[in-house]
Amino acid sequence: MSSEEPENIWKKSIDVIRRKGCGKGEPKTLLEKLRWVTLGYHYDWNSKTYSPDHFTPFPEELHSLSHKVAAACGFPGFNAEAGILNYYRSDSSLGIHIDESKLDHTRPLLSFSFGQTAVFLLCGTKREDRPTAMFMNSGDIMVMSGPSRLLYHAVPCIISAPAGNMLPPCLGQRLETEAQDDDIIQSVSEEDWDVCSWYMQTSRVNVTVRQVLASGQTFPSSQASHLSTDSCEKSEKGTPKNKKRKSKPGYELDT
Ligand SMILES: O=C(O)CCC(=O)C(=O)O
Ligand SMILES: [Fe+2]
Repeated sequence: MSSEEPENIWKKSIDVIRRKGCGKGEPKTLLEKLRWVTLGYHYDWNSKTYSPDHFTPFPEELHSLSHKVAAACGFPGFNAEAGILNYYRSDSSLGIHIDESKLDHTRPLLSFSFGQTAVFLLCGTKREDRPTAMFMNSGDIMVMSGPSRLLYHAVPCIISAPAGNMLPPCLGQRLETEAQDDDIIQSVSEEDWDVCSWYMQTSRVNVTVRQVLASGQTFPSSQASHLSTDSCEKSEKGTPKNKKRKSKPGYELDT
């Protein structure tokens, strides 16, 4: 595990990126090493639980977007309570797993993808079931609900776009419109956008949003909800396969 502190990853990375342009051979910044972040009820990769004691407010904009998307898909009243952001570099993958919860499965799991394309394998209720492979492109939203909520799935590889064609048009340029108070999308400075755009040319960001508790449900008094994710493995080329995700911070070891 890296000894670097995970706070202020953006601030600690952007100056370095702007200065050196992250050429080959340069030490990686925290932003480039980042592999995942948890939101809301933070998932503990070691105990495989969510805890009411390990919670930070869920981002308002993502909550609102998730509520709207879920409602449009026939799930009114969706309450986004936990999120996992997965940051994929060109050699990243995510091992086969199921997003299982002992608390509530009736609510959908929403998945938003940005940047480079991934191959997504949707398997069955058993990990050895024959998978269906699909591309997950930038801007795609996947809703896992009903029986599909508990299917095994994996991301075996990222398919990086050829140079010169690395970003879809909507990610290639900064939004210049004046943001309204109730806008989900807020404006960003040109300098920050340059770094985002540079990062997304070689990365994929996936955000999964989950409702942890059914309406009216509370965490069991024994505490931990014992939500368990079965074998959530993430590996990089050159690291051992089946390496499990550790608890925060969300970096992979440099190999
Ligand atoms: O990156 C993806 O598309 C899938 C992410 C995922 O399965 C998860 O975070 O549980
Ligand atoms: Fe998953």
